[in-house]
Amino acid sequence: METFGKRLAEAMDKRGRLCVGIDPHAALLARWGLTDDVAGLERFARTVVEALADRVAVLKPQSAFFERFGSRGIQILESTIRQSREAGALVLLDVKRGDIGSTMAAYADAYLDPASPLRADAITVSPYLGVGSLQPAFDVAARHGGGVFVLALTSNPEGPSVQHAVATDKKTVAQNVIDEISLLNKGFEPLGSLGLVIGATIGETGHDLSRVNGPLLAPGLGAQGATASDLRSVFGESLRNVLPSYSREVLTAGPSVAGLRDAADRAADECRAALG
Ligand SMILES: O=C(O)c1cc(=O)[nH]c(=O)n1[C@@H]1O[C@H](COP(=O)(O)O)[C@@H](O)[C@H]1O
Repeated sequence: METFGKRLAEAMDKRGRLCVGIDPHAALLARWGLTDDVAGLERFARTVVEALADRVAVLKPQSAFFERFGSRGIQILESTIRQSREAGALVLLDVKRGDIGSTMAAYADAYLDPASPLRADAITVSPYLGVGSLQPAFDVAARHGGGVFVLALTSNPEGPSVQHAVATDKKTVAQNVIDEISLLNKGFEPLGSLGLVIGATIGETGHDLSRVNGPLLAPGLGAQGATASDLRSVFGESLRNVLPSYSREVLTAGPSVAGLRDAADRAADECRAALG
């Protein structure tokens, strides 16, 4: 079985380095002329999958926008994941889970076990119950060739109050998260299967990413104000592992399939130029 790190490296080589979020905000449904209900959600998600699943490396459905509609929304999430994977995209399910170890194992089974209807290729998780509490998710992911992206330095302005806090070992909380994940990714070729989430909005923070040996998801591009040219100052020498991620910037180009493809192509071109 191939690891997620290997599958992601291959997808980025073949399809280019781009992740597009599927975030069906109420405002976007309205902008697309869709109703704010399950039918609108389904049309939105189907359109994004039709436009992009056969060309971008990674699609990232944001679970909250599906959960908003209860069990019928979850059914649409299940089919969105399945159809995206069938069309060849890797699916990173953005659920930002994080709990004590035994509960974390159940979350991981829900999202990474091939027997689950919600099975994705990778998920986002929050490390603020301690990186060690996420170990069951890392184990489930490894067993099934899945990936886990751990929040480290998030794109929102509130993040630094926690993430830049200095721990008893004199390192920041974020640097401890980065170092623990670096250790777990050590030795994997071409890339470890544990990623970090580092917002493209954060500027130069002095955090050391040089030993991560895993993918660095960079949200915050477009709607939150960061541009592809900011990637260099945020990631420095670690640019080669960056996976840029856009949601609204691309999604506002819908509902036209051609419009979505053009917007994704534009984002990919800008990132290619910035990442080298
Ligand atoms: O994990 C994420 O994807 C994430 C982490 C982070 O630090 N910042 C962040 O914006 N995100 C997600 O990335 C998406 C950003 O959407 P746009 O601002 O529309 O591009 C949303 O789904 C956020 O939940």
